[in-house]
Amino acid sequence: MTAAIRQFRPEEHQTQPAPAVSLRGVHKRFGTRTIIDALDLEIAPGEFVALLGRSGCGKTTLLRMLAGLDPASGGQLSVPSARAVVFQEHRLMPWKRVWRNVTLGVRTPDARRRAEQALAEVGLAERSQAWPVTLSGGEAQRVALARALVREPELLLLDEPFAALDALTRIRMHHLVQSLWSAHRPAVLLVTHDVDEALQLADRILVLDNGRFIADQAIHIPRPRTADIAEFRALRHRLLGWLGLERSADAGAASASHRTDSAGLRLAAAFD
Ligand SMILES: Nc1ncnc2c1ncn2[C@@H]1O[C@H](COP(=O)(O)OP(=O)(O)OP(=O)(O)O)[C@@H](O)[C@H]1O
Repeated sequence: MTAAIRQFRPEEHQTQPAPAVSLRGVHKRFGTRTIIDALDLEIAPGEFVALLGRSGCGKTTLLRMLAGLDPASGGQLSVPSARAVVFQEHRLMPWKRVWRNVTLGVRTPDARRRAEQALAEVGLAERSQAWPVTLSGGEAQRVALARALVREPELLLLDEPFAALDALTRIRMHHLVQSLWSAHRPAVLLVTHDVDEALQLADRILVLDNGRFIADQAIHIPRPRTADIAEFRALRHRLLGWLGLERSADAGAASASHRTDSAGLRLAAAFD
């Protein structure tokens, strides 16, 4: 079976808002291995979804199919054409100034103005002329966010964009992503290993295991969310259970900082 990727056509969905993303029976195989197995998924316009799962369960594979970087092996994908991806590494071109990195692939006459505006939104207006090598890790990721933003995406795909950052920078990036999402309201799929990050940011958390979703959890906690909210802690416990990490969570009670378990899942500080 071949995969059908078709562009999203709003006029086909008159009665209720069409989903930003729709997957029906999507498969991905590498050789004889099935990595994504008959997956169904809908993401509503403006919905913030986090995707958790053990290392190697297929999160990036799914994201790359949604980004159009890899074809599905079968099933139907419907995604908006206006989409952008931010990866764990910033992927800036070192020989292009910051603003030129942001406008890469943008061919409109006002590309520079839009780049400057996007850089201002991520707090880097004054670094527009800088070379990427002069940026800190957090600044480079903010440029990567500006580069996504300038495309005015209906779907923003984030593949562990904060994983390589220090804890303080990561917290700042959470606030930034939250405010950019509130201002622009793209649908977001955030791939993360960080259960607390997912709980802080997402409307909904999916857990992938063996190529299938084993949990689809709506998060209704009002924002801003912190780990001292009882519901936050209850959901964390439930998510860690789905991830097979309940014992790790209990064992982490005395931990004072983030740590990573053998499955590659980052467990947040201050378990209770
Ligand atoms: N191009 C490829 N060819 C063959 N196998 C691949 C390819 N890309 C990914 N895989 C395999 O597919 C599986 C899922 O990989 P993927 O990167 O999607 O996992 P992940 O859940 O994102 O992992 P992590 O959390 O460690 O980043 C892995 O076993 C990986 O080795």
